Formats: sequence, C-alpha cells, structure tokens
Amino acid sequence: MTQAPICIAYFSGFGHTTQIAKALATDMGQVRLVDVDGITAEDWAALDAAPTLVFGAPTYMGSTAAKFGLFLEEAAERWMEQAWQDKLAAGFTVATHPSGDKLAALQRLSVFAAQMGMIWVGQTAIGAPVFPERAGLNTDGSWLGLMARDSGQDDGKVMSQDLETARIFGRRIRAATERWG
Ligand SMILES: Cc1cc2nc3c(=O)[nH]c(=O)nc-3n(C[C@H](O)[C@H](O)[C@H](O)COP(=O)(O)O)c2cc1C
Repeated sequence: MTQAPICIAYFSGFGHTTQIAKALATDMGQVRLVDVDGITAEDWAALDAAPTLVFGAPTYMGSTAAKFGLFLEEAAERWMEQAWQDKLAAGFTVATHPSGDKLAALQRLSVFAAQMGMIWVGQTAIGAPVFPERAGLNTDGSWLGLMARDSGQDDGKVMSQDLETARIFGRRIRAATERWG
C-alpha cells in the first residue's frame, strides 16, 4: 500500500467525531484514517512516515476525550528524539455546546504538537457575520482548529454546516501539505 501523506488520528465515542474526520478527508486526496481506539503497529508506522498528521477528539469535560489522551501519551515516546519534528499538524474537536470549552481541547492538541516540534496549521475560513453570504461556515469562529457541534438532538448527527467547514479545512490541510509537507 502506498504511504498516505496525511493521516487523521481520531477517537470517537458515539460517531460524531468520525463523521467530521471523514468529511475532512473528502478532498484530501490520499489520506489514512486512524481510529486510535484499536491503533495497530501498521497505523503507528503510517503516522511515523506521514508528513502531515491531523488530530481529532471529542471534547469531554472540557478537554480531549481520555482515550485520545492515551494515544497522545503513547506518542510521547517519540518526544525525546523529536521523531515527529517538522511534520505539519492540525486539529479538530466536536462537542454539544457552541462553546462547550472546545478551545481547551484544541489548545491541548496544539500544545502537544508544539512539544513534538510540529508545525501547526490553523483554519482560514471566515463566515458570517463578517461575510453574511457565508452563513454556516466556521460557525463557532475558531481559527486554532476546527470546532464542530453535534445536533444536540441525540440523533447521532453533527451540524450539517460543520461537514462543509470540515471539507474546506481538509482542502486547506492538503494545500499546506503540498506546499510544506
Ligand atoms: C463524558 C462526556 C463529557 C462531555 N463533555 C462535554 C463538554 O465539556 N462540552 C460539550 O459541549 N460537550 C460535552 N460532551 C458532549 C460530546 O462532546 C458530544 O456528544 C460529542 O458529539 C461526542 O462526540 P463523539 O460521538 O465523537 O464521541 C461530553 C460527552 C461525554 C460523553
């Protein structure tokens, strides 16, 4: 199998983060999705080889879900030799509330990337109210990374506009990989 230049490492307790991970991947070209809950040696090898890693976790109690934290701590074995240095990194999180303290989760992901010597890629999408015609784009106004929301209806869905924001962010990450990866 050809090595994917972009790997999306994510955890999802109830499927919402999985939906955003798949939307991100839509226009990324060659990409490998790695569900960290059941990560394999082959997955780790793909992460080690890819020039770009995207980290995604739901916000649980104001931070990244514990099972994603476990993955970050396992990856920290690579910290001492800075094995992931100069890879590109980006992040996303999903929660129920407009704030939901999602920023704290993105901060954890970006601080992890900084500790690993990675180069962080943020969002560039500007939506309403600055551009009223772009209502629905980046609705939470997050540039550190992608913030998405579930529908709040207990129907297993995420907000449909966040899927489009994710596709746009995916294209941004692909362009960054082609330029600097
Ligand atoms: C243990 C737990 C803690 C949560 N904490 C928060 C929170 O701090 N803020 C929030 O807005 N939503 C919170 N939620 C809601 C989840 O972030 C939300 O349901 C999300 O869509 C779950 O994504 P997943 O299906 O990928 O696990 C929490 C859910 C659980 C199970």
